[in-house]
Amino acid sequence: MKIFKSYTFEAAHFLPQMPEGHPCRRIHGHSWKMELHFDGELVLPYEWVIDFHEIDSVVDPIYKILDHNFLNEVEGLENPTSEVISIWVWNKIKEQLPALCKVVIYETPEAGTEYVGE
Ligand SMILES: Nc1nc2c(c(=O)[nH]1)N=C([C@H](O)[C@H](O)COP(=O)(O)OP(=O)(O)OP(=O)(O)O)CN2
Ligand SMILES: [Zn+2]
Repeated sequence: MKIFKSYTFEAAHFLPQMPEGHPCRRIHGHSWKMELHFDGELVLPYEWVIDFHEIDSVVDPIYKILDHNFLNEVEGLENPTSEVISIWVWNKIKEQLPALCKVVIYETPEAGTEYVGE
């Protein structure tokens, strides 16, 4: 059984590897969407994979780092592409919630990444 939980956060970034004058080299912001997907058996007697509230309690400190922040100043996000952010989120969550099977980051409604741990 697969379940998911999604979160939105507002954050600014720029991509330091882009050449001078490139729009992504300038500081700009996005309304990011983060989806966390989990794969596991139904746990009895609850008949759920993981309590959504348990997911929230693990995500909360990570969300607080991301939301209304300047991502380039976060340790590990010095080059905050969607790809880097999805790996960063995975590494923060996987140990605490081993059923995590996919992190999806939407940088815009039309563009983003999926990371499945490799
Ligand atoms: N593979 C990636 N490509 C790009 C990333 C990224 O993280 N991974 N990031 C950017 C920029 O951050 C840019 O802000 C996002 O680009 P884009 O999706 O093009 O967003 P726009 O708001 O510029 O959308 P338009 O439809 O082009 O106006 C770039 N590439
Ligand atoms: Zn951007």
